[in-house]
Amino acid sequence: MERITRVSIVGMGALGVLYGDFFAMTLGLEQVTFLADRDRVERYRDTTVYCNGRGWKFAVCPGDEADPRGPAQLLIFAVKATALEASVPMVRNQVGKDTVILSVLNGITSEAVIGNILGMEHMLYCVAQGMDAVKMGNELTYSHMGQICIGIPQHEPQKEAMLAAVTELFERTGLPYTREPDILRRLWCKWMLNVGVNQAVMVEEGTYGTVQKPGPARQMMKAAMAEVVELAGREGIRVTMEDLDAYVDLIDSLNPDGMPSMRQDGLARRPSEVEFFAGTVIRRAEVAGLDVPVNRELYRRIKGMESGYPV
Ligand SMILES: NC(=O)C1=CN([C@@H]2O[C@H](COP(=O)(O)OP(=O)(O)OC[C@H]3O[C@@H](n4cnc5c(N)ncnc54)[C@H](OP(=O)(O)O)[C@@H]3O)[C@@H](O)[C@H]2O)C=CC1
Ligand SMILES: CC(C)(CO)C(=O)C(=O)O
Repeated sequence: MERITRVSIVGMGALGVLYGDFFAMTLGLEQVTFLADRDRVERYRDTTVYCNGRGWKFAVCPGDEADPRGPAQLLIFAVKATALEASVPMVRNQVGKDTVILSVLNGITSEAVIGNILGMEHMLYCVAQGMDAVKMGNELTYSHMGQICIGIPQHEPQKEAMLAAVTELFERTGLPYTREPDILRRLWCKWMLNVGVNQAVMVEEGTYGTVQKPGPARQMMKAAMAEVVELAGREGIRVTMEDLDAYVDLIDSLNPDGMPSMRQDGLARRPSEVEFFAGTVIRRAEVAGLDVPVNRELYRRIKGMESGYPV
């Protein structure tokens, strides 16, 4: 594997800009390319995006056009799950033999969706957590950058060289990361967090502060998370009530005025990732013969809110 010196990112939203800003500062602006459909390329032309006040004019290139420098070295997906279907096939031309793909999307399904189209052999598993990024218009602000938890499942030891190339990049640039011994468990733990905090803050139309104080919103968040603990047990993934408590501690450490990505979608009246949170819990619980009333209620309420958005 060659040393990674270039980064390509699909999705110039909160996480895309957070990592774009980081790699522009550490590798150089010219080493960062955003990939998008042609309408967005046109729309983003000459746009300056800001990250904690730093203004960037990133290169935004058509995803379906091969890069003259060669295939992507590290391709990061940072779109919402609702945009995967459109954006994954778009970047087929960017993938070469040594391309490593990371998905920073929340949820437990994006790696399989991307891998089924672009090749599972390119996928490393990761989770982005602990950030308090808020993007309004073209301005991103955050005070905690969070970290990337990264790893390979036990049955894929052949990906060790890919993982080493990515962790070498993270070491060289100082990107906070943890190498996870059981990455699938970590993916589920983070999903449990999102099923709780994203959906509870969404239905309460609040901020992290809403679920940090004792009361019905916090109880609902924890009850939705407890249903994921149950489901994980049925699927043979080790997620415990101690994990639940540790993730609630993480939520309690976030800026009370900040808000999860789903609430940011709610404020912008964009369809959220509810299908990938409560929707997925409900579908998998049905297969496992488990009742998940809290997630059913959250699903009903979020779908209800979204049905009122303008088309
Ligand atoms: N925000 C956060 O703090 C965290 C988010 N996550 C997860 O990371 C993922 C990304 O979230 P976030 O960054 O908040 O999402 P955002 O909605 O902020 O950004 C998504 C971006 O994808 C762009 N996009 C949509 N379709 C395409 C396409 N076809 N080609 C190129 N770009 C496209 C959108 O463009 P446009 O704006 O032009 O429509 C938008 O800028 C989600 O799964 C989220 O749950 C994980 C951890 C923390
Ligand atoms: C809750 C949070 C911020 C955790 O990092 C997140 O994953 C999101 O906003 O979707």
